[in-house]
Amino acid sequence: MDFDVLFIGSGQGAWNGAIPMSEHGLKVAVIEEGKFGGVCTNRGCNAKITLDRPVEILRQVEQLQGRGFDSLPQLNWHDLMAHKHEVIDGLALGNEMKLQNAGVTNIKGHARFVDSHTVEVNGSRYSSEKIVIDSGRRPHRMDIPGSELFHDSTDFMVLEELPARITIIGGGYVGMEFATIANAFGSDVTVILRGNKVLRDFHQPYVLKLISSLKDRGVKFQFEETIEKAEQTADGIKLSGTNGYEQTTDYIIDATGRIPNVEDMNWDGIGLKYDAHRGIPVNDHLETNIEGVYASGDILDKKLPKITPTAIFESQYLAHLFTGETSAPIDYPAIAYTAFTSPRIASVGVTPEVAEFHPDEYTVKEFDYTEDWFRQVGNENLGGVTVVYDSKGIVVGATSIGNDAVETINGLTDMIEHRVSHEDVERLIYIFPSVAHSYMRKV
Ligand SMILES: Cc1cc2nc3c(=O)[nH]c(=O)nc-3n(C[C@H](O)[C@H](O)[C@H](O)COP(=O)(O)OP(=O)(O)OC[C@H]3O[C@@H](n4cnc5c(N)ncnc54)[C@H](O)[C@@H]3O)c2cc1C
Ligand SMILES: NC(=O)c1ccc[n+]([C@@H]2O[C@H](COP(=O)([O-])OP(=O)(O)OC[C@H]3O[C@@H](n4cnc5c(N)ncnc54)[C@H](O)[C@@H]3O)[C@@H](O)[C@H]2O)c1
Repeated sequence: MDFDVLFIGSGQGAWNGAIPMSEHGLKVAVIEEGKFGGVCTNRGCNAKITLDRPVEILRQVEQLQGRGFDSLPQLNWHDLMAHKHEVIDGLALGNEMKLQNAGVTNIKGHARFVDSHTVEVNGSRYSSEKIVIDSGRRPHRMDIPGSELFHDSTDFMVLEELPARITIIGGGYVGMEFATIANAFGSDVTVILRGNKVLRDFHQPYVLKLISSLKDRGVKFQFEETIEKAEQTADGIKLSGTNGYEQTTDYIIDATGRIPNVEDMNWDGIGLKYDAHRGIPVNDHLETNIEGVYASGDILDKKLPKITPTAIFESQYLAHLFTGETSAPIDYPAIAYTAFTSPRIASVGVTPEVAEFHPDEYTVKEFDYTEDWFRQVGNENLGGVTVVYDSKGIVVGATSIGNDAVETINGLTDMIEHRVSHEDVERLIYIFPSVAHSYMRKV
């Protein structure tokens, strides 16, 4: 065999495992047909958070108008885009070098299975004891007349000029994060939703606050509307929907979800079980129905948040498994997740919605931040945390909205994972004043 472990794809579900495997002495290869580092590094999390940074700061400056600030800074999309290129464009090469320096063999091109231990790339064959599929997902494109006029998250994050009118179809992570950014930079933003729920994985009372805040800033929401066609007109792109709905816009982001990359890898030929919409099912060791073929990251058919930390955890688990450090099934901890909107909404563990269905098992307490003196320092007018306790009074879930929601939930994730009791909290001496000190006093 040429390798001990061969990864198809170089995203977060691969390189975080490939490097420790190689450092441990395994012969490892990574095959990538696009940019090394995959979606998150090149056209997902990192690029998005760079574009959001001025928005996050602007909102905080806004909250202090007349309280130390007398005016708002001007946002400049063009300069920000240049900064984004500066921060992001070198990361792919950096990832490639990181792998290479750790002794991993990088292979460029599209991988296709020949059999369960062999793949072909650009006419060359490579054999491996184990193969890990980390092929990820890509944006879904609506199948309606005119959808070739639509764009996706990748297109938006390289726009040199921001269109005056932007319409976003879909109210998930991408829809809400991009609505936040485009609105702050002055675009006239409309979000069109098939149903009436936005960010369905999140605590809906907080989501309603977010919608209301976005509406106050001029974002329009069109609920329960199914778009049926798009056509180019002299005035822009005309969208038509059910019930006679019509809207003309300059730029459309199809944010209707992400679909697994399953094509042209000869999975049928080797008998791999997969679903074109849901991805690859695996057992509790991340092994597919074919012995020696594993999968990790977004391509998995699992009901877990499809985010970078999940993919990292899985690839690290595979490193422990393949180096013999463990033979145990994968044991996921509580996974924290967030929408990088303004305000942020973040969540971890048992949700208030689940807790309310099981009142005998859980207690839910809601804390409003606006009365907290520390939040008043920044004149934050919207913010809170809702905490779920088990029957022993231990925190098992939390969800937060506000400027500091991400750090609040990160801190509470530690508490949840380590089942920190109320008595233990007394022994945690945090810096004062600080976000951590503030929420710890509450829970
Ligand atoms: C706009 C956007 C914003 C996001 N923001 C966040 C965020 O803020 N926080 C967060 O945690 N997550 C975020 N995510 C999700 C995150 O990007 C993904 O969960 C993560 O990238 C999954 O990593 P992966 O390794 O599973 O797959 P990917 O990153 O998709 O990597 C798969 C790689 O496999 C390659 N590949 C596929 N097939 C083949 C083949 N046959 N041969 C060779 N190579 C192949 C692809 O080119 C790709 O590089 C965001 C996603 C998007 C789209
Ligand atoms: N902050 C983060 O961690 C972050 C940010 C961006 C993306 N992501 C990841 O990327 C994934 C994809 O994000 P997304 O926002 O594209 O997907 P999503 O699944 O979060 O949201 C898709 C939205 O599109 C709607 N929709 C689906 N089909 C439709 C149709 N035919 N017509 C109209 N609306 C339709 C859904 O109802 C939903 O509102 C997320 O699930 C997440 O895993 C994470």
